[in-house]
Amino acid sequence: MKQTVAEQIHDLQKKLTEYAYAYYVKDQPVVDDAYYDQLYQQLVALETAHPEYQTSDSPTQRVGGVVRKGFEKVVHEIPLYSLNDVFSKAEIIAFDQRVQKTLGHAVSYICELKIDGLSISLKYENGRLVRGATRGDGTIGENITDNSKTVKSIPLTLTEPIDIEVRGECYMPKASFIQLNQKREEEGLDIFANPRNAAAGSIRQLDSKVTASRNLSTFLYTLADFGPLHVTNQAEALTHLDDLGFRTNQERAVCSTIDDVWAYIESFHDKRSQLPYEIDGVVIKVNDFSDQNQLGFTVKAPRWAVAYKFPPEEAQT
Ligand SMILES: NC(=O)c1cnc(N)c2cc(Br)sc12
Repeated sequence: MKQTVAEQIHDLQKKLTEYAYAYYVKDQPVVDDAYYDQLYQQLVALETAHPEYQTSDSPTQRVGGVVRKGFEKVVHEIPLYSLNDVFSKAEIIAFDQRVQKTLGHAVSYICELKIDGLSISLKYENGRLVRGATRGDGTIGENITDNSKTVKSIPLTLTEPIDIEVRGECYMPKASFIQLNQKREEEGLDIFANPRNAAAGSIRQLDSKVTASRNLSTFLYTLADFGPLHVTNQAEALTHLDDLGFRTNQERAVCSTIDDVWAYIESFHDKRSQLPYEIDGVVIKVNDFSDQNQLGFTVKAPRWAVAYKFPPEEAQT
């Protein structure tokens, strides 16, 4: 039986959302670009002819159209923390000894790559993206909701209709950075010094069409407001982020000893230049959340995590 217009639109929205998830979140394209674009144009035509069926979470609603004079301020109810940096194995051992002394027992750590981008916070209500914000000073950030919607790896709708807030890094892949600077050089524009500056300049664009053109991506890594989720450790939290539809970094590893942590760090000293995104270190966190709560925070940073920093990579070619 012939589909109604509403059914056709819903079917296209569902297909395009699934295809975009596979491509931008899982890095596993299921259709080629030409077929995706063909369906996308069909959906734009149908939604334009029948706006009553256009929903705010349709894939067509990501494209920037807003040009702002500035960014509204956002207060982070749950402040974004910063990390204490360490630069040697000896400092990591000292960190582990402080942790064990405070807790009175040994712990497992989770190692995650430290992405060289711009920290963002994403707020969802009933599973819908309602706010995107920059870190700012950790307490006051900028409202970049329009620009966040143009970042294809940021889900407009989660797989569960829940209220949560998550944090992560918005970054520009190395290949996109090189392409962007080549284009800017041809146009006689200043080039960006590194992918981090390019990502920051792109997500903080007043014209969200420009943001949409910059091929930004994300890795989410913190459940700030867990909402209804019951999670006991960071490894589980990352699995929940995956299940909800977020893009997380798959290089993470749970390590039961500092020697395993150091082996992970050394392995990425070598692999770092092969990654399609820039990293500036490894974040080492106590994995268990009850241990994290017991360790708490200093004025600016958690006592349950440190950032091991790599030496700066050679200059951008
Ligand atoms: N995986 C993580 O926790 C992580 C990754 N990349 C980063 N730039 C940061 C910064 C903080 Br603060 S945490 C973190």
